Amino acid sequence: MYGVGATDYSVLRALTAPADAAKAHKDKAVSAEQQHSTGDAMKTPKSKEQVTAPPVCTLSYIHPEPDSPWLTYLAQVDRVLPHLGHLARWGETLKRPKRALIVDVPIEMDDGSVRHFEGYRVQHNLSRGPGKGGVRYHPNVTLEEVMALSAWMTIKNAAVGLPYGGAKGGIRVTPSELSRKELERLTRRYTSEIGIIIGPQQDIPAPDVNTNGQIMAWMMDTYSMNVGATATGVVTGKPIPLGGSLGRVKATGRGVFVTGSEAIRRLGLDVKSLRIAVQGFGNVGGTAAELFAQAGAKIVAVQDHTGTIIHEQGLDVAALLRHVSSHGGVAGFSGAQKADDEAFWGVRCDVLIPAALEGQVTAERARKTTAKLILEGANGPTLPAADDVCASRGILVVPDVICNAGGVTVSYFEWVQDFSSFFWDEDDINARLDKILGNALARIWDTADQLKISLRTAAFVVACERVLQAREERGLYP
Ligand SMILES: NC(=O)C1=CN([C@@H]2O[C@H](COP(=O)(O)OP(=O)(O)OC[C@H]3O[C@@H](n4cnc5c(N)ncnc54)[C@H](O)[C@@H]3O)[C@@H](O)[C@H]2O)C=CC1
Ligand SMILES: O=C(O)CCC(=O)C(=O)O
Repeated sequence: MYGVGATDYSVLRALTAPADAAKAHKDKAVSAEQQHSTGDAMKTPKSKEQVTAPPVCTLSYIHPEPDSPWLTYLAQVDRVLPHLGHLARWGETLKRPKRALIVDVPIEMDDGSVRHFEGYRVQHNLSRGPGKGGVRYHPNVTLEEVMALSAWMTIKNAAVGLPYGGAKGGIRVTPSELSRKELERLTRRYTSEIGIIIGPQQDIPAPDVNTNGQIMAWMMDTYSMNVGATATGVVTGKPIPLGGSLGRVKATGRGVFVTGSEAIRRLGLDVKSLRIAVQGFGNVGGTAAELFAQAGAKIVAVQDHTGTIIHEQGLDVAALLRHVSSHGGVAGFSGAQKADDEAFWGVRCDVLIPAALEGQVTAERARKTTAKLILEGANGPTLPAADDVCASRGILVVPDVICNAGGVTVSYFEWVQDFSSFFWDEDDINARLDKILGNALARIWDTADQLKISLRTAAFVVACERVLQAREERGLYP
């Protein structure tokens, strides 16, 4: 499954190997360091990837703060443009969402009052197919965050070769403050409001932070009532009886495990000897931790919105999953020591899995971590300055747009199964998932080796070529 062509991985190995091995690779390591960039321009030469100017957002309707997800995305685009050849003339396309819908979502609360919530659906790019991407319920959701998340979906879907553009949605809400009935009203009203731009052939939502199969069921039902026919293909991540796919719930975490295992293999590491720290213990982080623990790794630290826990000898992940499911978070778990939140980043580990929110791996935290490998379960967890620190410290980053692509890949399977009304078994789904992710990662890794760039920029090269090629071939005029 992980079979790949003969590739020179010695540069990456040298960047992550102990000092003596790195010395043996001195020449290559020096050249790689030049290519792989660093945050400290005084000590090391500028890399091909390092952009001299901070990214500029030319859109009048958002005013991003420094380190905002949209600026992170723009910085990533600036790093790929020099590698796009003639397609770079279409580069501005990547820096603007095609369509952004802001909706007012009024609902009647259980006490009879009326509250209004801000909702969004952004379609960043539709050149390669319908929009595809999740829906987030979180109090910090903003237009520009959803723009960034939708743009990463464009890149992710193209990097994996799925026939989709990129989209994302969200509501600015603290869902834990709503009753189940209020949550249902919120979801149904939001679905009706964005109903003018979603549809099985237009844009297909799915779960993201704080949304799940039940929310997808309400979305599917609302959309279906509005169009007058059952439209299972309008959302993915649905419960199985409503046209959901086996394997979707665990697919994102499984993808982190599959791509992470391949990176571990290429680095010459043994999973059984690895210590792993995981931030975010929800759908993605919980599943990734479970699979790595089953493979023999020690999960030594977990952080979520309720706190940080550490266990030097390795946590009992199955027990922690049960605790989180009954208590809503890791806080209070009896099988570990409670720790200070910032201590999480300095915990002794080999692999770090950020699987919570954007912007968590700052330059300072990248300097602090002992990890050799970062597996991005979350979208946009690493700031560009932290990417530079990782490169200069020899920390390999498997970027979000391939690492967490397992979820949307099985969403694609769900959509295909819904259209054909023919459902596959779970072994079939997992085998197809592993193959697609393995092939996509191999292509990205080859590109990184050839161009001497990071895996993130390589993933962007593969994806942006596909997106802009489609843009060019379709042309601009009706
Ligand atoms: N659900 C999916 O299929 C996919 C999710 N992702 C990304 O993975 C990440 C996690 O998503 P899910 O696991 O689905 O969400 P979830 O809602 O199941 O879990 C989120 C986790 O993050 C933790 N968290 C929230 N705020 C935090 C904070 N300030 N500090 C530490 N932990 C915090 C929560 O406690 C929870 O454990 C997000 O970035 C999401 O966009 C990416 C691809 C697909
Ligand atoms: O399953 C999907 O369609 C999208 C999942 C998602 O939101 C993501 O990959 O970030």
